[in-house]
Amino acid sequence: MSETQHFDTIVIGGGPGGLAVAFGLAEQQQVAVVESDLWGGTCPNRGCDPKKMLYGVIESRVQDRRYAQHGLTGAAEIDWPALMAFKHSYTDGVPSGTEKGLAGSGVTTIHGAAAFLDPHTIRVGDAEYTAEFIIIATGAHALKPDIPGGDLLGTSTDFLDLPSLPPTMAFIGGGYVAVELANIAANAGAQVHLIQHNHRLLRDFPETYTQRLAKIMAARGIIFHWNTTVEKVTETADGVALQLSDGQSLAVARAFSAIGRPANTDLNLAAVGLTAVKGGIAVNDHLQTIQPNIYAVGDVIAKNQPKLTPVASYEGRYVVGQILGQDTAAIQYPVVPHIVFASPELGQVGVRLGTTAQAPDRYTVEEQDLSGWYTYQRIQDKTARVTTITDKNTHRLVGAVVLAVDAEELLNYLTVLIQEQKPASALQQWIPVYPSVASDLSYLYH
Ligand SMILES: Cc1cc2nc3c(=O)[nH]c(=O)nc-3n(C[C@H](O)[C@H](O)[C@H](O)COP(=O)(O)OP(=O)(O)OC[C@H]3O[C@@H](n4cnc5c(N)ncnc54)[C@H](O)[C@@H]3O)c2cc1C
Ligand SMILES: NC(=O)c1ccc[n+]([C@@H]2O[C@H](COP(=O)([O-])OP(=O)(O)OC[C@H]3O[C@@H](n4cnc5c(N)ncnc54)[C@H](O)[C@@H]3O)[C@@H](O)[C@H]2O)c1
Repeated sequence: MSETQHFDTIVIGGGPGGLAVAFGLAEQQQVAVVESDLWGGTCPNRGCDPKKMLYGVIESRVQDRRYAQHGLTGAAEIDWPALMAFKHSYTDGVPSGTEKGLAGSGVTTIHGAAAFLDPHTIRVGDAEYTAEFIIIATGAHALKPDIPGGDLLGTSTDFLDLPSLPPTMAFIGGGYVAVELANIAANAGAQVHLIQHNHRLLRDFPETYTQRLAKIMAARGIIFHWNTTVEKVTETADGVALQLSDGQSLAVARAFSAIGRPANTDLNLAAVGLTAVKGGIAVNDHLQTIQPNIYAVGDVIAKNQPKLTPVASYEGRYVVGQILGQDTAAIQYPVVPHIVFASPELGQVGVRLGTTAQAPDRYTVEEQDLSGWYTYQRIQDKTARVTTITDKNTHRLVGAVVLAVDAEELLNYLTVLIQEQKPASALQQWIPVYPSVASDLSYLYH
């Protein structure tokens, strides 16, 4: 066994959370990052970024249809292998670029799966490493249902790497992954089934909005199987057959599991007295585990915040402040917007509609049809809507739900207004580019 190497901080996991810690500490400390798979983690290799590269091209096709009869003729077609090559033009450089960036900042990179030996020591393969601080940033992984033939199902990683477009596909689950990938597949030209074990799509979002989104997706040809479970998967000559709880057998070329992402906690946690709880590793409000020198950030934490890239990075930056002693306060999260990219997009931020129903004296809830706003008329988004939630006492915007093409833009502006605790009148002190989504904002407060 080689000599044990010592660092100030070791980060386990080279995704957005771990990288935020490593880059944040690199100037002041001797830092190492251990990565067992692809440097950069889920988001840029097999999550947000490749997904949105596919989505962008798919959305252009959907936008073409919105412009049909308004000056655009001819139907755009998806060339799936070329779309995959486009995705690879981005993703292929991520692992090496990330590792080079770390090395360039003086961070030691270690390849392999880390496991704890004691609160200050980890093992990677045959080597042992010690550190003052150890950060768990190991993220989460796709889950397949524990049913006969469950292994025949693919995951989001397989979908985002499909060399050709299967003619028929099924997605099991009704969360972010199932909705986003089903939308890409259907608008690329496949026949798509979405199988959900209850009647609820996207449980984080208000049902009035998820029902609208389901209607739009159904109109594009996605076949929803509500209150249905998959009991068995068998191989067929052309793909797989799914035995459904309603007695039907559904034959498709490919089927994908999208039933959630459990935390990666296979780290010999027992060696440091930690156990994984539902949702991941428990931390206090300083992101410390029960071992004060071991922190956890990102998707691996059991938390109430959404498991998203900017949240993981925020937590990583927070831990840097903790370790350097620059910040001793408990973590305070800003408002976190979240969005589903589903042609159109459904997003929300701040106070939830469910909360307003419980405190009607406190909030003004206003739903507006946006199809008459200049931007949505121009892009022919006939289903665009927003609900704003305003505090009755302060007149400040505190929450919003948006269903629209490019809802991310509107949602980001609303997030800034909420975070900065601005009253609506603040918009009058601002000169935006015209015409744009920002200039349309004045319609919100007519
Ligand atoms: C299909 C898909 C689409 C998504 N789209 C979005 C989106 O649009 N917007 C958004 O904000 N979020 C999105 N997400 C979520 C986002 O990818 C995650 O929230 C984010 O990557 C979490 O960062 P992390 O650093 O906590 O974990 P990860 O990015 O998962 O990184 C953890 C790293 O740790 C490594 N690791 C695990 N165990 C060990 C070990 N024992 N030793 C060493 N290394 C280990 C893993 O290999 C991995 O590289 C998406 C996720 C998926 C799957
Ligand atoms: N746009 C984005 O920001 C984005 C996109 C993709 C993923 N993500 C992140 O990835 C996480 C995981 O996404 P996801 O869609 O896999 O999980 P999810 O938790 O969002 O949804 C899981 C879905 O599977 C269903 N389900 C659970 N167990 C089941 C079972 N045994 N059989 C059938 N259905 C079952 C649930 O009812 C739910 O609809 C998200 O929570 C989010 O943090 C974010």
